[in-house]
Amino acid sequence: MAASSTKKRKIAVLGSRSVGKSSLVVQFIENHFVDSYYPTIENTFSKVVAYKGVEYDCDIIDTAGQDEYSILNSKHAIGIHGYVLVYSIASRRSFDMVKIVYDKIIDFCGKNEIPCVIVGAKSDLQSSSASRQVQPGEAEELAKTKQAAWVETSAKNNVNVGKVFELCLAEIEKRSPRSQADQPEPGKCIIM
Ligand SMILES: Nc1nc2c(ncn2[C@@H]2O[C@H](COP(=O)(O)OP(=O)(O)OP(=O)(O)O)[C@@H](O)[C@H]2O)c(=O)[nH]1
Repeated sequence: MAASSTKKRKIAVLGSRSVGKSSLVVQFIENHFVDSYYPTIENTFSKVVAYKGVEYDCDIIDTAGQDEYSILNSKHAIGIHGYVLVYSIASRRSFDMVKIVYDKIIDFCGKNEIPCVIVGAKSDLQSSSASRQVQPGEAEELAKTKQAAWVETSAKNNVNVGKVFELCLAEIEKRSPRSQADQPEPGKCIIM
């Protein structure tokens, strides 16, 4: 059971259909790879994650795949601390979808930026050069313009899967009022 000092965090995983959202989450929570494809309606998983000496009780919401016409479900914006936006490195269309979903969240939340990790999934497919449709450089560039983190993963080979959620917690904490208050201005002292 989570300790009382554990921080509760809600993370939503969004992106086009079949990019590997569920596989990423299942690999993170259950440590195995799902080879078959079952379209998700919605699943919430829980896991306690220790990061930088703090325990985070994370609810991870694996959503149904979105397309250009999907309306952002308010459940995926209200009460959400951080976002994992997934594309497949083998699908340019899914990369374009990340920008669309990002803008929908920004519009819904009425903020300039959100705690977010952009994830290039299925990195194992890069071994066949014909499969890669999104270059790391352009994805990194997109992440920079959105003040988001970026990482490529392979749920199949369990590469960078845990890192996604660590980066997401880092993006959340960076913006949390408490952690900003924890950073004293240079030259100033804190009275305890
Ligand atoms: N090669 C490879 N295939 C993957 C990887 N991750 C997922 N897949 C495959 O891609 C297909 C879709 O994966 P899902 O995880 O179900 O995709 P999803 O984004 O959750 O799909 P929706 O529920 O429709 O939104 C499945 O056949 C997976 O086995 C990966 O890292 N590498």
